[in-house]
Amino acid sequence: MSNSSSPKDLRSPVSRPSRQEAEEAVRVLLRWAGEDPGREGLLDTPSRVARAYEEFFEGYHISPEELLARTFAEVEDYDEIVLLRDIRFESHCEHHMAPIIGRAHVAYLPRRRVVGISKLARVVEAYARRFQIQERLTAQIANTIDAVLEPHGTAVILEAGHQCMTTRGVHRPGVSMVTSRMLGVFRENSDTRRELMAMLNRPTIGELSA
Ligand SMILES: Nc1nc2c(ncn2[C@@H]2O[C@H](COP(=O)(O)OP(=O)(O)OP(=O)(O)O)[C@@H](O)[C@H]2O)c(=O)[nH]1
Ligand SMILES: [Zn+2]
Repeated sequence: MSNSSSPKDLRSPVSRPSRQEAEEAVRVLLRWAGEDPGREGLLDTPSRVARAYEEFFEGYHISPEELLARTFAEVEDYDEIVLLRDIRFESHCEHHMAPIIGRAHVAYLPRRRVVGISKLARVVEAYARRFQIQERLTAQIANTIDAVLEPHGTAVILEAGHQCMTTRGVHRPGVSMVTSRMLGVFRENSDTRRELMAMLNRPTIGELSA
């Protein structure tokens, strides 16, 4: 594979096992759970799991900073909050490798330049598709937007259910974890923070058209 077409590898500098080794690890786990990896229904499972991992953890190949590289300046000095809310995300907890499924709300107060809104959702995805704890995921999203766009402020709020708490361990379905990271004016100015909360509490498009 040529360098130009291979995806950028942004993982920590640990040696990556081969695909064959990854598939063997799945067979070991199947045996450990009490299964026979040789039975017909499980024969293709190791390769399916490897493919699923490529999808779940695609974020290690994506540079969130690069996603925010293109900005637009012709915005007539728009200087109010931009909020993208209810961005669904799927992640995996680094303690149990169990799914974390939730919604992110991402806001910033631009300084001269704005970014394409889909890029905010892509930044959420780039960090979510890694092994995470919710606090770090929240901070990484906010810190990156703040560092790259240099806005007046950045705010990120995440609400999520952790399957490590619902399907195992303490078994508490319906519990959600809420985390936030407020930077710049959102941290310093309570009026700006209140304005953001008011925007978040407005009816959604679905509710308006219902
Ligand atoms: N702060 C934080 N904790 C998390 C997150 N995801 C999972 N956890 C918690 O991480 C903790 C790990 O605790 P341990 O005692 O080491 O692991 P455990 O014995 O499997 O714990 P239980 O889940 O209580 O059975 C648990 O309390 C989880 O609920 C997260 O995103 N943030
Ligand atoms: Zn967990």
